[in-house]
Amino acid sequence: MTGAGSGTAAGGGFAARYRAVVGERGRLCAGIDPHAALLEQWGLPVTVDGLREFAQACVTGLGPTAAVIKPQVAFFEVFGSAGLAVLEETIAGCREAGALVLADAKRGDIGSTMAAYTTAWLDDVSPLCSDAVTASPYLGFGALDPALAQARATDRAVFVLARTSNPDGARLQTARTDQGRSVAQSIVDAAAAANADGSATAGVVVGATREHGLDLSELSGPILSPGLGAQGATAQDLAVIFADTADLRWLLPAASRSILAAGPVPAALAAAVEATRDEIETALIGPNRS
Ligand SMILES: O=C(O)c1cc(=O)[nH]c(=O)n1[C@@H]1O[C@H](COP(=O)(O)O)[C@@H](O)[C@H]1O
Repeated sequence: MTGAGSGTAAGGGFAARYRAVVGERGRLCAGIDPHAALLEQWGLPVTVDGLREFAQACVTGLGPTAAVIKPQVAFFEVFGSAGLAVLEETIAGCREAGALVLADAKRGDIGSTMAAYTTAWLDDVSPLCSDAVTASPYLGFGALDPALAQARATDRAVFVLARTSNPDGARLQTARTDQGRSVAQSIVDAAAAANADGSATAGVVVGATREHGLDLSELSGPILSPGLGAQGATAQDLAVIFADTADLRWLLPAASRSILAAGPVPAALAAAVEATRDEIETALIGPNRS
């Protein structure tokens, strides 16, 4: 096990692990979202056996190719405990193949419960242990402290929702706080403060589907940007939305359905990752400050 995702973290913060794998594989997070429609499109039954076959093809095709892999846990949870067992195998397989695994669980709760979520997703004792997890700050950024502390101690990361890709998020996320900043900007600023030690422990999620109105320049952590492909955003949109507002070295565009549509042959999934990544790099290379 020598990949970025393998084994227990060994110092240098998430920043070092992230830079290593993105430097090698390029800026792309490939999502594993086994929608029923995709299982059918791949000629698989919508059962846990179908889910397992789908996930195995993803591990083989995406695991050695994508820098970051983001299994959306909801699609595994619909199959109950058998689905979670497939998720465990998927996480382990992708990490063994050298990818960083970002579990898309969108957790967030009061401290004591958050501590249990933290153990589930960010602790080696758990069979679901990943390299990072998505989190919702709706109970307050401070409520995420247990996850951030564990991530910092083990060179992992927590990706906090700031400005999501769906239209419904705007009203809440662009509302002004008592300090005059938008709610989304206050999340970004809290994440930047958590990253002051250079660890890149706190990532943020900012959708690629529209202008975000954020200043991400001081974040010093990864910016997961979902919305490419199936939700309508393009690689060119990324350049427009992020070129003047973020350090593009931290930009991590994400796509699920548009990559998975290339399956079920693992080599075709790998080719879809490479094509999407090349498109992103071409679009970002002009304004890239790296
Ligand atoms: O946290 C996320 O990953 C996320 C945040 C967001 O703002 N929008 C968003 O679409 N996502 C996730 O990103 C994935 C998008 O999938 P596609 O639309 O198929 O590329 C889904 O798993 C969503 O749950």
